[in-house]
Amino acid sequence: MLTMKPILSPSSLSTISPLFPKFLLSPSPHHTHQTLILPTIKTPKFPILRRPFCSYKSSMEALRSARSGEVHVIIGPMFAGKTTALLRRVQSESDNGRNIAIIKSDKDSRYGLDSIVTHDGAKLPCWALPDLSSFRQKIGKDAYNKIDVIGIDEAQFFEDLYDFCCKAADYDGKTVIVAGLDGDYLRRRFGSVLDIIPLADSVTKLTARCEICGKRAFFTLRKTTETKTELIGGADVYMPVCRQHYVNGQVAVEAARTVLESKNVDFDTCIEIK
Ligand SMILES: Nc1ncnc2c1ncn2[C@@H]1O[C@H](COP(=O)(O)OP(=O)(O)O)[C@@H](O)[C@H]1O
Ligand SMILES: Cc1cn([C@H]2C[C@H](O)[C@@H](COP(=O)(O)O)O2)c(=O)[nH]c1=O
Repeated sequence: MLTMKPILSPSSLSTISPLFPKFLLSPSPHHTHQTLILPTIKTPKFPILRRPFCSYKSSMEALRSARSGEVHVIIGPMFAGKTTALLRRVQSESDNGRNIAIIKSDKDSRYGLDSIVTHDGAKLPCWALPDLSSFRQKIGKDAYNKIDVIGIDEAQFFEDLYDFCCKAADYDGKTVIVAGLDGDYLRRRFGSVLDIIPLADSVTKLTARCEICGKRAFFTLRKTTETKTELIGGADVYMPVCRQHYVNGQVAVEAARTVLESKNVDFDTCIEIK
């Protein structure tokens, strides 16, 4: 189980000297108290230039190398452990003294909007946002500048994923760790997740266990006849499957849809797939 750092209440903020900010506050307006964050005295982001008359060019080079960011992408079907891997990596960065923030889409309110939660129940506080571009403004410029690592969960729901990762890593020197579905229930690209592969330092594709045969599962089967791409849900609506059981399952769902349509049944039906 993942552990969390101590909680800081909003009132304690005012006692912290602005010159030596000790913590970054995590954010959620849904928290009854402001939660988390992190360590204190940080290594300067900007290099200290020792030569008094350092040229503009070398200053810029030093500046760039001091703030080099990273993008790491974790993909796979549902239940593959993407959120678990994201939480572990972010927690480990936090343990190493780096300032972290986690963002998830506000579309997924299954476990509330103040935390990201794995299918096993491990969780960390997060910002739930409609888009990534609002993050900097929401958290404030000063707080944003102090963040070293940004975790993004449910990345398939963010249309501005590419621009955000590009800016955060290339220009702001952030380490961005992104977790999301590469494919939807029809195995088509989902949102902009695949678009950020060319930006990435690393890509990890995880697999789950096929719910039917126990083999490695690469795909997510939707068990209902609903056809819209975005449909929030868990094990009630989706199951991870291997290739063979994906194909079989799709045939079963299609057959059910045909029967329901022919009978003019207009409700969402969950298919029993064994
Ligand atoms: N069919 C399955 N295959 C693998 N893990 C499963 C399955 N069903 C439930 N789980 C649980 O889901 C956990 C992964 O949850 P999570 O990290 O939230 O996955 P993701 O973010 O990829 O949907 C696993 O550790 C496991 O305990
Ligand atoms: C396949 C698929 C999934 N979704 C939704 C269902 C869940 O709310 C999330 C995925 O969550 P997880 O952390 O990866 O378990 O995405 C969807 O809207 N459309 C789909 O095709």
